[in-house]
Amino acid sequence: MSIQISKVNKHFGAFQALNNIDLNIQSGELVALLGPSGCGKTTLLRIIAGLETPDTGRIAFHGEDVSNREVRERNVGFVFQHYALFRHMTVFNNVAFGLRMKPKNERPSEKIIAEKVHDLLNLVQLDWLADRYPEQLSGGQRQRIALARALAVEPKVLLLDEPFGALDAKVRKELRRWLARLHEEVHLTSVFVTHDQEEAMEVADRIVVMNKGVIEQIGAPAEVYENPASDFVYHFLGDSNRLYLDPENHILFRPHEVALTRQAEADYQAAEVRDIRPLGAITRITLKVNSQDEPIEAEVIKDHASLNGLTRGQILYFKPKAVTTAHQ
Ligand SMILES: Nc1ncnc2c1ncn2[C@@H]1O[C@H](COP(=O)(O)OP(=O)(O)OP(=O)(O)O)[C@@H](O)[C@H]1O
Repeated sequence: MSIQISKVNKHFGAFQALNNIDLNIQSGELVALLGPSGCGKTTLLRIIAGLETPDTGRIAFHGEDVSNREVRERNVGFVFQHYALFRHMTVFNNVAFGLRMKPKNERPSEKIIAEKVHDLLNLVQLDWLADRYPEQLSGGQRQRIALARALAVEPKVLLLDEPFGALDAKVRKELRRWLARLHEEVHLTSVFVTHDQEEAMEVADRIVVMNKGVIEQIGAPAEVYENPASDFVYHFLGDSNRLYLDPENHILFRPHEVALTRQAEADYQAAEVRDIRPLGAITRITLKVNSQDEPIEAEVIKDHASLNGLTRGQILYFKPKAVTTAHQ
């Protein structure tokens, strides 16, 4: 099921939350809506779902205008950050709920429901928890059950709003890899809201970068990372350094795009070492150049020659290896 969003505008009072949004999502694609808090991601997701009405513009599913259709009729599945499972129901009954609520003529038999629920629990790899209650599950397990519940009614579109937002960093990482694999298997058109660029890069087929109610760029993860359309996109997609050439002009480069040496060399600039942070396979060094207050961060492999015996206060020489010139 493809989704076409055309010229969507949305105000809340005088505030424009979405400004002329155009976006086409292909059938089976997993698209991330990425942007800072308040940029309009959730509003756009709610408009796709039918939970919110746009002021102007149109939403079509597979070419068919659904703008006037209610949530129920759109056949979308949801997983939200705090979308609580029913506490008084077992995991099995939570997943079965949507099927049992179907109108009588569409409702499968209890035998078919049981088969389906077990298939879904196997899909999210939690069949062994079928008889537990939500409070007996970890946060990550709950979100996987919420996903199984959303999938039970065979939605045509899956909408996820920061589904792993409340979980700790390690579980988040595991779950997003798991979600990417699940999507490979199921291939359901899915839209995923996140403010975490790493999450978007790792999970999505395409990323829609949003800022203040507009789309800044749409592209595959590597595309938006390598060819950012604006300074905003560049900064939002990863750590970045700004080095001023003069008060009006600066260049941008990422911490891993810095060459370091201990001896002065042509094209290298001197800087004082302010901090040395071992981060596993890489080490991050914070440098201070005389010409600006903003520090420069460099990331090199942990056994890089320039780090040998390095201490704070010493002088290092650096050179940006790949430079993205300022866009706007
Ligand atoms: N019902 C509402 N009434 C008034 N303002 C609203 C309403 N819903 C959202 N807004 C405003 O619209 C803007 C966009 O909100 P939205 O929830 O879409 O942002 P978001 O990008 O999802 O942010 P976050 O990552 O913080 O959830 C925000 O400034 C928000 O305060």
